[in-house]
Amino acid sequence: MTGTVIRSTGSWYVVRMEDGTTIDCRIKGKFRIQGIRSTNPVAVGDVVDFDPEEERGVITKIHDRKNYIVRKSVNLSKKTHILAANLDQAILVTTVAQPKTLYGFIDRFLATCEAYDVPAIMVFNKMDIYGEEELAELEYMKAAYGRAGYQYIETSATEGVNLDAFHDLIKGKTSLVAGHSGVGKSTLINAVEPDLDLRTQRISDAHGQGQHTTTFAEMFQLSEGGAIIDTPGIRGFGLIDMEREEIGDYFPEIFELKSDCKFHNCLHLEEPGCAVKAALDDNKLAPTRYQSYFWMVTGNEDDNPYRQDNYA
Ligand SMILES: Nc1nc2c(ncn2[C@@H]2O[C@H](COP(=O)(O)OP(=O)(O)OP(=O)(O)O)[C@@H](O)[C@H]2O)c(=O)[nH]1
Ligand SMILES: [Zn+2]
Repeated sequence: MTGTVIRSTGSWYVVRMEDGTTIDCRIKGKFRIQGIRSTNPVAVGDVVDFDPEEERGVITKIHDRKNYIVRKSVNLSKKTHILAANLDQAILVTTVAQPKTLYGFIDRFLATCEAYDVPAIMVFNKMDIYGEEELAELEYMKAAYGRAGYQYIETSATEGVNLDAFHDLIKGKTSLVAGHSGVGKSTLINAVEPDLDLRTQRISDAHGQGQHTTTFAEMFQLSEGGAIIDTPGIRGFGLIDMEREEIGDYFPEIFELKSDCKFHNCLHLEEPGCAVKAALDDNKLAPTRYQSYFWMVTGNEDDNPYRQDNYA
């Protein structure tokens, strides 16, 4: 039998079948998939074959993944943790205030999506509380991410602003919904899918252990088709290890400029004839985007000569 993994507690996987019923499954033996060193062999979103055994099942096969997204494992091993598989898109919910989402987090997240071929869309939530300063920063962000080619919407989950646009975004697709705690992910989703009641569902646990570990993602079906994958532990979204040379490829607007650099292997740091630095000087590249790039390449947060809060 075949189904989709909608939840995992580490040793158990809840598998949803076509007809909507679910079955608890475990895995037998070891799975080695596509050479990934991950702490979890099976992820939410995986399509699996299983043999039913009484009330429960044993996963025997994981179907090829269309894509998947990872984060660094929380423990210190070099392994990665697969957050979710078979995604149509990742929706990154951010806020300019209460709490302010930091550029470093946004840009690392987006770069990871690029690296794993998951289209990313941004939601700027809590529109209703922005004052003059926050609105100016929002304009800066829209320009910065628009230039990088990202689609975005502005919402207020509590005031009902642009919720139709948010609904249209998630309808019929499988979306990872990410963002720091408190940005309004649950409020947004509950506003367009009231029956889902994310919080209530999250607390119920098939095995009666109360609230299960929050580092695992969970998939919820949408009433009009599609599903969202909620990732409570996304706070710890660590950058996966990328080669210095490839990081620029995961910033679309930097990648676009690369062919104009004097050196084909330009890292856009101190090299002469760098088109990326020139674009930065000409105000054609958002300073915070370069700052995040610089930080990811050098590992150095402090020495960036372009560190500035310039939202003009
Ligand atoms: N003013 C304002 N408050 C909002 C908005 N959206 C959500 N909130 C509030 O922000 C707080 C956090 O919202 P949640 O939906 O729980 O945030 P979350 O992203 O799901 O947080 P976690 O579940 O911890 O990951 C709640 O008090 C919401 O009422 C909004 O658009 N405007
Ligand atoms: Zn360059």
